[in-house]
Amino acid sequence: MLSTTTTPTDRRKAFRAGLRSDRLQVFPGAFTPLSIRLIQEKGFGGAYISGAVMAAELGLPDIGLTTLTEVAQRAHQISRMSDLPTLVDADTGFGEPMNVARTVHELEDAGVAGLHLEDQVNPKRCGHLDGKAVVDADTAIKRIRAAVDARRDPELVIMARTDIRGVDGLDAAIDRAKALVDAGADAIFPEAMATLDEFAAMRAAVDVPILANMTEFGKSALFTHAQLANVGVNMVIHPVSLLRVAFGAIERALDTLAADGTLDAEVDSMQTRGRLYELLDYEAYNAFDAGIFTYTGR
Ligand SMILES: C[C@](O)(C(=O)O)[C@H](CC(=O)O)C(=O)O
Ligand SMILES: [Mg+2]
Repeated sequence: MLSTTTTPTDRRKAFRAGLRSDRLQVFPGAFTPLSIRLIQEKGFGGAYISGAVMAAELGLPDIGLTTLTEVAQRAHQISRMSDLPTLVDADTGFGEPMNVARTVHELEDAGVAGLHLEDQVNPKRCGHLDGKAVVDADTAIKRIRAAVDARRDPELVIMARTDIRGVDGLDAAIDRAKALVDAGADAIFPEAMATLDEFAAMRAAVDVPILANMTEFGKSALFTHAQLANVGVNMVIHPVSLLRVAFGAIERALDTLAADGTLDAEVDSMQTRGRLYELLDYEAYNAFDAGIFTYTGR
């Protein structure tokens, strides 16, 4: 009821424990605070908060137009609605190293368990598009050092994402990842890896957990959890998937409504009012104040 039953530090510890375990950590993208309730109920180990989704929800492309304030607020709204650890996309950190430090404080205050910072130049692109550019190693290292030094809760996970694979190839990605680990990154997000062998090579090269991004319509094939676990990947995100699923359904429903003049044909595929109320834990609010809960339908 109302919000999480845990503290941010508890969730950060749980995230670290999951990353250290030999089980693949599966984080679907929670595109709303309500969706993280469902992700928790379905037994996933955590949830991802995507920058691409944040931008898309605002009707914007994912090219660094969202602000730190918007991202921190959304990260807070989502992180506070479950007991799951959340990993938030902090893009390029919203500026120079001092801005990165401020970003870490804001996101820490928002209650996330971890955040990732990438080495793209601004304005950034979706990691699975062509035409990306990355900053030099020195600049990328400074971003991670600034983040690590700024962290007040030592349990907060600072993950370094490198986009260099799509620009200069796998060897460059491995060199960059090693440098980012030396700079203090707790984990590595190698973006747009092409094959399982590339994940295996990254796994062998660094001694911190690595993440696989299974975003649809991107550069990586959609490997299964078993395939990723087999090559030693520690964590997988499905960042935009739930938004894509929801908007696929929304578009079909709008077509039906326009054609039929009624949504009758869609009702069977809708979440029922009863199921929604279950997710909201309506009944707990009733126990708190018996005057509130009056709904008895399906
Ligand atoms: C992971 C990602 O950074 C995101 O913002 O969710 C995106 C996902 C996408 O655009 O498909 C990315 O891979 O750059
Ligand atoms: Mg992103």
